[in-house]
Amino acid sequence: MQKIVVEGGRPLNGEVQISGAKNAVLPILCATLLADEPVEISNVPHLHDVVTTAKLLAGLGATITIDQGTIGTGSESGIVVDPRTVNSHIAPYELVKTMRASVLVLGPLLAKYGEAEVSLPGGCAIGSRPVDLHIKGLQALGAEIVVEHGFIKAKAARLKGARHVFEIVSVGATENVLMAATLAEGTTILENAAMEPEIVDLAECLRAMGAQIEGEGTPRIVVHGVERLHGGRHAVVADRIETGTFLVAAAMTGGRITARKARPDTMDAVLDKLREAGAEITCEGDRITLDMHGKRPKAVNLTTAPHPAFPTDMQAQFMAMNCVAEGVGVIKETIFENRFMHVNELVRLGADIHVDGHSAVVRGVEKLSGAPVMATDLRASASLILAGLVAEGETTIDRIYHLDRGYENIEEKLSGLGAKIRRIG
Ligand SMILES: CC(=O)N[C@H]1[C@@H](OP(=O)(O)OP(=O)(O)OC[C@H]2O[C@@H](n3ccc(=O)[nH]c3=O)[C@H](O)[C@@H]2O)O[C@H](CO)[C@@H](O)[C@@H]1O
Ligand SMILES: C=C(OP(=O)(O)O)C(=O)O
Repeated sequence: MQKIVVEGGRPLNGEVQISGAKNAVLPILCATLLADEPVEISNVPHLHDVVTTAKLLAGLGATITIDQGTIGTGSESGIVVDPRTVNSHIAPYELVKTMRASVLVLGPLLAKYGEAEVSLPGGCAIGSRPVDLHIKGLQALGAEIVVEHGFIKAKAARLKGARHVFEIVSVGATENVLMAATLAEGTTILENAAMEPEIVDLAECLRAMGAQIEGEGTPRIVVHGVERLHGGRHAVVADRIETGTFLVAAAMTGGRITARKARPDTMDAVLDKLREAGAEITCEGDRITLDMHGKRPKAVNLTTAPHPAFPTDMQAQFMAMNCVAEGVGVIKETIFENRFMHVNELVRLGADIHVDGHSAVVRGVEKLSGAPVMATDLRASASLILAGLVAEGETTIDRIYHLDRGYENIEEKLSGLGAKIRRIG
């Protein structure tokens, strides 16, 4: 099994190009199922989850063309999905269990073909992750849904627009119901919708395919259903979590980096916390420069919550920063019940962290010391790499397949910034 080895002690310096967002490209790929013609998606990151989604769509019969490196320059690539060949409406357990985003084919299949069978995604390391809100939202549009033998089985002659209030803010449920509503008869009003930039990006892609949507990025999304969606082109929004991960890496190492092709306007909460930690941050167009002027970061308190508040997907990385910061920081996780699995591994590197329910109290230490550690989930993996960048000696991170789900070429990108990091095995 592959591992990543990091040698700590070098401040990061230089420029890094940000990839398209994992959490935007996956729903967008699922949305292509709604169209009557090929849809071309560019700025697609090279990620394992993208490969899994392409396999899922191909398994449904869609024709997928992957166009690596020919759109634009650098690591960009494009995917063209031709949904005209779709001949199955079943998303099997084997694929859904490896990637929760697979559940996002439910809304599109149901709206376009009148039926869908999607395996229940089940729990995952960071928490239980139910899908009841997806089901309730689709039922509000008139779908008949039963859950049996581990599958969500949905049917509808044609979905009908309705007003639906989400009980709690859910990114995935908002995406599923938004996609389904584009082909429903009449108008759908979604209240208490998630406002994440990835939802805005999905809405922009749907609009490029002919959907009529207003209000994305606010808690009230209005969708006027149309008869059909045509083909279209869309470039995936920059990954704000990847951007944040590199900025935290620079802050922890006392470095100075510029993230290129980023979207600073999607990152207010993260940039504010980095400023609070003592970083000087300058945003110019799609470039974000962070300069620590060689200083040690100051510990920050934070609470994860739906956008525009602090994102749960940046919690582990900020925890790593607090481990070596000056002072004490309290981190509160409100989205997932079990998203502190990196704590024990950070403690193995010498961190001082005490977990009490949904809060972790992190006392900054002068230094961490390298050790073998194990990645438990995607952002936990990133936090261990960040800790390795400042730990004395070598940190070897096992189970990095989690990392490859969501970070494109992370070791090449960090090496380009001066880190000593390599993949072995
Ligand atoms: C609001 C939020 O920050 N969502 C995060 C969540 O999205 P993801 O779409 O995976 O999760 P949701 O936004 O749906 O979950 C938000 C909350 O709602 C609950 N829930 C969700 C669906 C459902 O049917 N029933 C239910 O009870 C979840 O358990 C959770 O406590 O994980 C992603 C991966 O880490 C992040 O990128 C998203 O930012
Ligand atoms: C946990 C994450 O992703 P997923 O919802 O695909 O598991 C993430 O992006 O941090």
